[in-house]
Amino acid sequence: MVNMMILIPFLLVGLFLILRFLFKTSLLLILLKKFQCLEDWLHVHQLYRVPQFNHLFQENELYVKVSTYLISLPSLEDSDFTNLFTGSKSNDILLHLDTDQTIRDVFLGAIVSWTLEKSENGGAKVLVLRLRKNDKRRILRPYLQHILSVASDICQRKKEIKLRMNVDIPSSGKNGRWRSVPFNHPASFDTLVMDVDLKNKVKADLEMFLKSKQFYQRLGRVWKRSYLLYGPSGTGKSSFVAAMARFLNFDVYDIDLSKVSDDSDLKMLLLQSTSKSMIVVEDLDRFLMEKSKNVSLRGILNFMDGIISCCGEERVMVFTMNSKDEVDEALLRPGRIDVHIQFPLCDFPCFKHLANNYLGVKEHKLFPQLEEIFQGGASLSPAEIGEIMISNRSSPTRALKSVISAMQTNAGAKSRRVSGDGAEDIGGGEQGGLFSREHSVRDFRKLYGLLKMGSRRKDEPLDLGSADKDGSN
Ligand SMILES: Nc1ncnc2c1ncn2[C@@H]1O[C@H](COP(=O)(O)OP(=O)(O)OP(=O)(O)O)[C@@H](O)[C@H]1O
Ligand SMILES: [Mg+2]
Repeated sequence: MVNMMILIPFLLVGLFLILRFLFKTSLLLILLKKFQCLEDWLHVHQLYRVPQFNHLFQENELYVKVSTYLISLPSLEDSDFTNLFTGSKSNDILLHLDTDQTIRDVFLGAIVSWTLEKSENGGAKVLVLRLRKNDKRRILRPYLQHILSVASDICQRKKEIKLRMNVDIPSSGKNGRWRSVPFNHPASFDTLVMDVDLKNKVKADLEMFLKSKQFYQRLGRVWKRSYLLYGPSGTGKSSFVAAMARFLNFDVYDIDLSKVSDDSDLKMLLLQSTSKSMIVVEDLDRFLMEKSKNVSLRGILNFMDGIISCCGEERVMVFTMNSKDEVDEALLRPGRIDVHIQFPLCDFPCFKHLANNYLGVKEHKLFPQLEEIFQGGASLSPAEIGEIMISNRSSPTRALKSVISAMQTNAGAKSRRVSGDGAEDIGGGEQGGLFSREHSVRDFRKLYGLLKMGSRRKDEPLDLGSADKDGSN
């Protein structure tokens, strides 16, 4: 008994020292590996080769996707050695499999391994999948599907957005009609000054669209969503397009209708665009007002319906206009335009937001005066106010005074126009009538109040702030 009492502490200390030794020296890891090898040896395996190139020396898409998937596996970080590369951004570090390196993966409880090998005929590589024969029927197909979906998620997240612009037929040559450049527009939903609620509703609408493939398929509809952004110049429509593209991570196809030769050319352009893209037509109202144009209204309507969409879905179409008053009703009907978003001139809350962003000023003694002027009906666009603030950003007081004088000048000019012919003049332009201060305040209220997605009829367009034609709403 006494012997046992002495022996037990010795045994415990001994066990502790052995375990500590195993951990410190990685002997435990070596033993585990030996055990895994033994276990592997007891099973029959099947091998699948994924070569880098096909017999025509075209890159094998599956090879690219599997490589992308393997790079994302935590077991790559844990392997004994691996290659490190910088990524497309300077502070990115990427891990890559080395030749003859093997990494393990677990899927639905089955252990599989991948080895990168050199193919027999030279430099090309082959990825070899090894799995137990017992697991083959159960996991092979779902595992490959899983790899494809993870890889496409990763690609989508990492993708650099491209801006594609159509060139006219004589200069298109054999490179097709689209020229692309990296899309680096800095605008995002965070930098845009507009109602937070409205922004969130647009984001939710876009997110819902992305998840609705089955829904559109079941209804037999083309999987697309069309937005109309309308409002005076300088209210942020183009910036909003950029924010949407960044949010969706979609390429932007910016169609210049003046470079389209006829209706069928417009169809061709749509056919040559890819899925997961945004098709943008800016200033559509101005184009439609032009007397001689190559594309007919019917051509534009068909294009908006996406009836010729053969080779890609999941498209967001965006049209911008200064005003939708003169535009043919058929163009705006539900289904052609799903969501209408109005961009009003700057009111006092918008001005305060800009002052905070551009000048870092939250409160100022000139604010009460500015509020009064805003309520009096003078109005400038966010672009105009932003410009004044940028050029006077070294002195916030001077910037605010400049805004006051610009607004007073603007209001004076407007009242002179009104008294000139007895009616409010919208002729100067794009910023008249509908977008007068009075309307814009009312429209703004509707903008934030009207959006009741759930309660609207299925085929009604979503109107984020349009004034009803009879003004009754
Ligand atoms: N709501 C806004 N919030 C922040 N900045 C804005 C906003 N609206 C306009 N701006 C600024 O004004 C400039 C012009 O905006 P933008 O080009 O998006 O206007 P637009 O409505 O497309 O005008 P146009 O009808 O003339 O094409 C941009 O530099 C943008 O940063
Ligand atoms: Mg614009």
